[in-house]
Amino acid sequence: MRDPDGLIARAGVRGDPNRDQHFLVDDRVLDRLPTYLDETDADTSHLLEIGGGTGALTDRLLAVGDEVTVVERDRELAAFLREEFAEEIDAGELTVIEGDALEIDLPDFTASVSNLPYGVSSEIAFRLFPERQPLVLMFQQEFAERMVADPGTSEYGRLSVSSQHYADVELVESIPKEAFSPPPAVRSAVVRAVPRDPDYAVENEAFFLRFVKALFTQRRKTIRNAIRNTAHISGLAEPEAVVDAADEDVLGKRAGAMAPAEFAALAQLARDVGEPGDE
Ligand SMILES: C[S@@+](CC[C@H](N)C(=O)[O-])C[C@H]1O[C@@H](n2cnc3c(N)ncnc32)[C@H](O)[C@@H]1O
Repeated sequence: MRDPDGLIARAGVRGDPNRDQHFLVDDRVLDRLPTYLDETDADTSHLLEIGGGTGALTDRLLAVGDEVTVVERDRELAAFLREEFAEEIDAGELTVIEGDALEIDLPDFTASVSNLPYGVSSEIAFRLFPERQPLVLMFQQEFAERMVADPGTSEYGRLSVSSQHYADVELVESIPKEAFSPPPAVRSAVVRAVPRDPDYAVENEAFFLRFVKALFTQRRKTIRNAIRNTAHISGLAEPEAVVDAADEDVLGKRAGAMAPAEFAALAQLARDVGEPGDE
């Protein structure tokens, strides 16, 4: 395996925190990341890495995947990756895409392992989730905790519901700052996300996510009042019809106590009777 410090030295760069560049330099962490795919039934024929940096993780992914695609926005780093991994590129094992992971067309990957750029980690995760492939992603610790939080905890919120709607999410490891160069301001955590077919139906995902977002803006209010107070966000023309049709049990709860399946059932009802308008 290539030595992470050697890669940084050859690239002649210093990670720039203003550009979300914190390179992993701890070999043990780097070695472990791809192994988190082992317990999923991930197909490793085409691995995607978002934010290649100097290629320390890319190198590990090449050892387990038949084919790897790495996306890197920084021009200098993308050029370095092409030079450093010229042999693997020639052999058809690696593709380097210079571009913004939020804008490019994603390839048809079978799993992703990525140390995400923190500034846009949420946006990238929610680009990857709908692809419904196993993911092993590094986030800031606090963000990861909110993703995996259970109903009834203070961390549970819109992020938890939307993540858990797409996948069974699990925080598999916390990573100290010293594992990176330069060290980020806060700890990091690795989340494994295994796609799930929800045991409930969501006919319109965009409305479901918007409705959940709306109700969590009033997390201290009962669902009854939250439905009424957030019609301008959810787009419901007839919030009162939803209140009339919903179960008393649900109306008396607060958003923080509602499981994803309960939100889904309520969203379905809201679509049926609440006239959500354009979706
Ligand atoms: C946290 S570093 C991880 C680097 C490397 N994978 C590692 O673990 O050492 C994130 C990388 O993402 C790149 N990056 C930042 N924003 C990006 C974006 N919008 N699209 C693609 N890459 C981005 C940065 O230049 C940086 O190299």
